[in-house]
Amino acid sequence: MKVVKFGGSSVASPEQFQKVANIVLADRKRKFIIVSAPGKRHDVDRKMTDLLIQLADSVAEGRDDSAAFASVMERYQEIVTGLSLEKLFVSEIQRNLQETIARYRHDRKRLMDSLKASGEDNNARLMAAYITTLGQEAYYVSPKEAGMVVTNEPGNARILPEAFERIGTSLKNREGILVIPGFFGYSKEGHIVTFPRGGSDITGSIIAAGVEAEEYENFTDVDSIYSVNPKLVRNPAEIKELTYREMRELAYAGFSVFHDEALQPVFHKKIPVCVKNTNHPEAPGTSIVSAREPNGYPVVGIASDKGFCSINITKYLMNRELGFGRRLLEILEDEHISYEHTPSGIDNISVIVRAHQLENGKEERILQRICTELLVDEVHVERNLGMVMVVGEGMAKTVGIAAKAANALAEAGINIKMINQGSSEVSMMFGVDDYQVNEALTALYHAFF
Ligand SMILES: Nc1ncnc2c1ncn2[C@@H]1O[C@H](COP(=O)(O)OP(=O)(O)O)[C@@H](O)[C@H]1O
Ligand SMILES: N[C@@H](CC(=O)OP(=O)(O)O)C(=O)O
Repeated sequence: MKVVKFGGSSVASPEQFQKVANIVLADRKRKFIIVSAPGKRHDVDRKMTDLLIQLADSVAEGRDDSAAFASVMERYQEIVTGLSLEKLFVSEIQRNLQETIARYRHDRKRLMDSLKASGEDNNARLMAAYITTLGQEAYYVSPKEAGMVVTNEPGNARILPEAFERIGTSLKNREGILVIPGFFGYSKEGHIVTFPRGGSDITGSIIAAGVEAEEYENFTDVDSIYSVNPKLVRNPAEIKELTYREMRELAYAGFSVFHDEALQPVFHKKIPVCVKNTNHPEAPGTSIVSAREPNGYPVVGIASDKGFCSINITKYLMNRELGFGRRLLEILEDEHISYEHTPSGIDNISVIVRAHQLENGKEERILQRICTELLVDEVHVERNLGMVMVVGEGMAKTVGIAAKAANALAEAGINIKMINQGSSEVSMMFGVDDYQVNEALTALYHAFF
């Protein structure tokens, strides 16, 4: 049996619902269906999740929420009317939203999570109802009933280990097509808790692992995963196959097409993933697998991301000071800062973090602590950094990858601010100024493809 996830763009309108139903009904193995909230119908549209966040903010801040509420309801109205579903659905959704608002008006985090989750929840109910109207047995299954138990961290849920067994027990032997909302689970205390943004991919992967699916199909709005983001480089090469490790690196570094946290559950159970296009389901898509045959190209993809900064620290004889690195990272841990990379020299070390983590006075406090607790010679924060990541299993066995990349960047007039390569040698990271990230990506793409 397959688990099939449809992203926001695949369930954005009545027409998209029809395509989804055709895809589901075309293969009897497609039994477990995960849906996102309605996404963008066109480039300047807004995602349901963003509308719901706006609604939650208006309520929490005591502002007039009627416009936000109306924008949310319009999207459901369009789907219900366009698919000729019972009008009752619209009034039920409206009543549920009003009840959620009334219940959590004074608890901003719960209000936010409950409203965000309602986007996927209502869409799953509508999808199950629509498939039923086509004469197929289909049921909505709530994440609670499915056994999705998660940590109690609003907006940042992580699955609990016992969930996998619970999911298997509650879903494996059920009849019909089961439609499950993505993006959220329930804490042990019974609260709705959402995953990070884009988290319906995570739900799909967890359900696939729980029911031990033969495949996890992830339907989106592109024919395949491309070797660079198609919004940044025109007509990039399609990737036919890539490994979990390669996908993890690329997703982390900016390939938003598949959530980087969604790989672990399927990787664990060695369930293959196939990314396909709802608007062009005949295209073969991209397979994500445990291992692949070398295809002559050491690099499979190049990803980029912006919004980093580097805490640069210098101290004479740092290399001789036992525990320096540990104490530095402990300061960051105390301040709830997670780090991305730590390139270092003999007397210096840099810690790369996402810049938003240093807001609200944290930067000053951390610099102060590093000075006074570690007695360093110098510490400063370098802002506006971007990262470009070159990824491929074949890189470890190929001579000259770094030279080729450095040469391409030099020819494009781009100054490399740092280089980092992990011991797995599946990726190489180049730190450049934010404003040169897209140029760097293009230069590297043309060097390797
Ligand atoms: N390397 C890549 N290959 C394909 N798509 C990519 C890549 N990097 C970024 N994307 C973007 O990911 C989008 C699909 O992901 P997402 O917007 O989350 O879709 P969905 O609505 O299905 O959840 C594509 O439209 C594309 O713009
Ligand atoms: N709707 C949620 C979760 C999600 O996965 O959406 P999408 O499939 O549209 O990326 C979000 O926008 O974050």
